[in-house]
Amino acid sequence: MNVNQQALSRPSMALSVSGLAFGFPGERLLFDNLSFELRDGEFVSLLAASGLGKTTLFRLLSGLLPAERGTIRIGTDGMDIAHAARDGRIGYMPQRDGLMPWRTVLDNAAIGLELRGAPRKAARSKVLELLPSMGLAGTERKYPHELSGGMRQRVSFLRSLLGGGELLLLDEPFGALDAMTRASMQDWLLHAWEQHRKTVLFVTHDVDEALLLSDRVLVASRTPVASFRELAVALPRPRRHSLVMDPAFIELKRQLLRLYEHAEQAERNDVPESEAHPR
Ligand SMILES: Nc1ncnc2c1ncn2[C@@H]1O[C@H](COP(=O)(O)OP(=O)(O)OP(=O)(O)O)[C@@H](O)[C@H]1O
Repeated sequence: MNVNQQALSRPSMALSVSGLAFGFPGERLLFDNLSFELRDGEFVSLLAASGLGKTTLFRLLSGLLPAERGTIRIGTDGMDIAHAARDGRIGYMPQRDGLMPWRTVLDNAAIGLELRGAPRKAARSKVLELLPSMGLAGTERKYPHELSGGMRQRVSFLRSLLGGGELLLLDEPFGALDAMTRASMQDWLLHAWEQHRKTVLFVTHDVDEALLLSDRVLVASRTPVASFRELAVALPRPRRHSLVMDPAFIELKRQLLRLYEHAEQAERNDVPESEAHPR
């Protein structure tokens, strides 16, 4: 059974957003009556133009900002976001790695566990155990400035992973990397996700990246975001970067670009969302 089939045969929800509305004070709404769900164990990407509110959505989903209206529920038990955030059920990896420059790799990665109450020694030995599988063997005593951009992102990912959240929010983690490093980080993330199978919501501007990593891609076209258009990515797993050359991948890319173009066209012509969906 592949991962897509597993996700479908496990319909329990990891995230359930209903009727979400939010705008910054004095600004127009970014989200208006937005509803969507992530199934347990799914990898879903969100593809949207800059400034549409992706980072703001992540801040809402991680309980850092309160919604104006609507509900956000986490996990199969449907826990309210405020409680879930307090219980550390959401792992948020921001665009910049956010590592503390005065802490070593070992101590940066261990923070997630320490915040959950693990003794420092136990947290460190867990990190040491996982560093090789993250491609970070031998870096434990290094400081962030001694690492490459890709290595820093891996430490940041490990910290989020060890935070124990069942839902990982990854905000364009590879945006600042060069193309070659980005491709190898995508392979690395695919491998790490196959091992840990967390539910992931991943923000990216990159169509290839969204398709390569995801079970579904959500597309947003205009503010306020009232709904997402959606493309299911029924490509087999495990996947690796070389998949981008596959005819099935190229066909999905065509479909996704068309979905995106229709969305933009609808925005320019101010066509109602319901009429803008491509057939
Ligand atoms: N604290 C804030 N106060 C007021 N407006 C804000 C605040 N934070 C963000 N905004 C505005 O909200 C909108 C959405 O910002 P956000 O950072 O969520 O977009 P984004 O889609 O993540 O952008 P990008 O892809 O460029 O990172 C922008 O117009 C931004 O200027």
